[in-house]
Amino acid sequence: MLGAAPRYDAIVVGAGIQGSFAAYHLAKRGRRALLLEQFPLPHSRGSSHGQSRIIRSTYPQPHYARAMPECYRLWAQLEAEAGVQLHRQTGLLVLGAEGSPAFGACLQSLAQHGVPRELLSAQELPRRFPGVRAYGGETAVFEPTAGVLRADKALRAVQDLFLQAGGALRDGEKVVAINPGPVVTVRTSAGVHRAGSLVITAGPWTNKLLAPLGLQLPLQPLRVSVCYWKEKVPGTYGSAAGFPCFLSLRTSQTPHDVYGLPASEYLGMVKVCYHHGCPVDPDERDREPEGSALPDIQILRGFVSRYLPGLEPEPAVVETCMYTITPDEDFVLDRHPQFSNIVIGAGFSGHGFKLAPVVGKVLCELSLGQAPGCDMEPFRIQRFPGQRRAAL
Ligand SMILES: Cc1cc2nc3c(=O)[nH]c(=O)nc-3n(C[C@H](O)[C@H](O)[C@H](O)COP(=O)(O)OP(=O)(O)OC[C@H]3O[C@@H](n4cnc5c(N)ncnc54)[C@H](O)[C@@H]3O)c2cc1C
Ligand SMILES: O=C(O)[C@@H]1CCCC=N1
Repeated sequence: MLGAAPRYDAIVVGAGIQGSFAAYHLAKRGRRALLLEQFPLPHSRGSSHGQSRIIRSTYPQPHYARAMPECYRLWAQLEAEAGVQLHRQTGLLVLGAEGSPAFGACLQSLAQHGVPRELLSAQELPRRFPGVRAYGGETAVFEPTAGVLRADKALRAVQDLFLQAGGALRDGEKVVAINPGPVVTVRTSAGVHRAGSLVITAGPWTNKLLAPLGLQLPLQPLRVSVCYWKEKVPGTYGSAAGFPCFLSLRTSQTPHDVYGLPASEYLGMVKVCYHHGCPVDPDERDREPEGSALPDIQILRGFVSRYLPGLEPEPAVVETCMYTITPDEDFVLDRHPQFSNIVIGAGFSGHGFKLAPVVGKVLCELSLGQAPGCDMEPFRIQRFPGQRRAAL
């Protein structure tokens, strides 16, 4: 088969939200694209499953805040094309210690990007949002345009629109080997495919695919607990009662952010999670982490009893998801340093869902040899000093 013409312009490995959006943008541009997924779809083994994700413009880092208007526009376009409502506006409440650099950076970013906002003192907070108490005397800013994305419906919609645009999707087909070159050859559990370019969006499995390509990135997969907490009085923490999404910035007692979404998945239960987890091998995700109690759940119990007094301080449901974090929590969106037709989208660090329409567009442009319109510096592989390379 040496020298056979490639059947595809691009192959995308991994049908999570990032790979699905990359494939969608390729197909929308008339490219022959193949999207490969190791598990039968839909699945709950990666990072993109579940019913809800927060969408917000409050971002201390300017490169994400700048991308949000286009993200909102592309999400609305996807909703219109699919004829499905994917976004529910609930607002987002950000809690932070007055004068803390992180909270100051959020306020500055909201002002700089002209995002509507409302400042609330610790005293005003429980009057405006009766379910929330600023236990540590925090101040708050409310971003009314933020909300919830219906994650599983969004993933399905983008995959359906990819297929409608002429794309090919093969699930239950794991990529087992990649042979780089002007034509990239991909061997899977079911066959061999060739394309002019390859996009790797394999979430926590990314380094497993990159090792034989001589590259290891500082990506740490984490197993994350997704906790749901029961309302003491039914209805008090639903969006109908005006309860918003919230983000409580890290403190000495909660060394990572805590965030929550109004009750929707389970009747009368609010999703409140810790923005961190335990290191994990994605193929061993279901093995219990070492140690008797999960420290994240202990931290959340304390947070819920102090800040959300209308919830039972014991999680009623605990599910599992995975993050893939980078040292600076910025994404990797770049070409392989040696093989310029292999593009990598990884390290979404637990905050990539809302940005997927723009991430997918950037990955599509890189794979077509085009220069994306945004500043790519924060996303480059070269920002990691002494990046380890495996022998080829
Ligand atoms: C609990 C939780 C809450 C979150 N909350 C938010 C939020 O509120 N807002 C927000 O914006 N973001 C949030 N995120 C982050 C967001 O969900 C992720 O950044 C995003 O889903 C990452 O998508 P992905 O496509 O990179 O990864 P994945 O969804 O993991 O997709 C990678 C895919 O590649 C496939 N794959 C891997 N190896 C192979 C192979 N060899 N062959 C074929 N297929 C392969 C995998 O099976 C998988 O389907 C949250 C994440 C979690 C876990
Ligand atoms: O990205 C988001 O909005 C959520 C909430 C904050 C922590 C990570 N994910």
